[in-house]
Amino acid sequence: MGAPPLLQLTGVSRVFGQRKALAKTDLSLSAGQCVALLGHNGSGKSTLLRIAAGRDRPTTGRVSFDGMPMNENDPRVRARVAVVGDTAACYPDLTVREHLQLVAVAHGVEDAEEWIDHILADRLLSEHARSLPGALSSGQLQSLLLAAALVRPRDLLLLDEPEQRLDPGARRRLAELIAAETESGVGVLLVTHHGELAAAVASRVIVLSEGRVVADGKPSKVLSTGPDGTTWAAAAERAR
Ligand SMILES: Nc1ncnc2c1ncn2[C@@H]1O[C@H](COP(=O)(O)OP(=O)(O)OP(=O)(O)O)[C@@H](O)[C@H]1O
Repeated sequence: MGAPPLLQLTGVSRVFGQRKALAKTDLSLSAGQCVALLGHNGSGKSTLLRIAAGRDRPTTGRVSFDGMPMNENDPRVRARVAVVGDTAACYPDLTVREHLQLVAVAHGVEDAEEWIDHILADRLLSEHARSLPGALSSGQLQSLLLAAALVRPRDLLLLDEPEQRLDPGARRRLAELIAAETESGVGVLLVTHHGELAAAVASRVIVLSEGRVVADGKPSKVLSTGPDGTTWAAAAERAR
């Protein structure tokens, strides 16, 4: 038998009260693969990503990471799964460098200072290393969240709209970063509103509408303009 997929969701759904946020969905992600999730606001993308991260439990179905049940309380899972969520979680009284030191120490990173210098330079944060989060621009804060995911080891990277607040140059560097991650064997699940970013980095694109998968395939197919001139976004709107 071959190795299990890095991440596997089987029959996963999520209901909040009366609201069906996610209909039964299957998803499989291999090491070194990037899958992008697109869809309008409220279509269920973050719900799916939170379940994939083990941060929320599905109403039905199961999630496994490298053959083990996905559970963020399991240290074996936490050591290998990095998440950049949709809310900025920072300590107001720790500098940019101190945030990265904290994450590096928690994950047992050796020679952390040199590595932190590298990550700060890579995310264009070197001159803000001594700044507190309150003194950062929103784009710089987003770069800090990405840097915190990069400073630690990972086999799976879960990104919820990482392009938020980034300017075009920073978005280009984000695309390069995701490409470098997959090249080094990391599996990436990317929630995004940016079709161009998805086309640049993903080998598979899934479009959600009202919690249902309405398109699934290669970016060239899913993100191309339809025969009637519509784009994926218009098709997803129509499916509502
Ligand atoms: N904790 C919750 N309690 C109740 N309803 C929720 C909860 N989380 C999400 N929902 C609902 O589930 C649906 C899907 O939300 P979700 O955040 O997954 O959408 P999304 O596709 O990520 O949207 P966006 O692009 O705006 O981030 C929405 O209708 C939302 O209101």
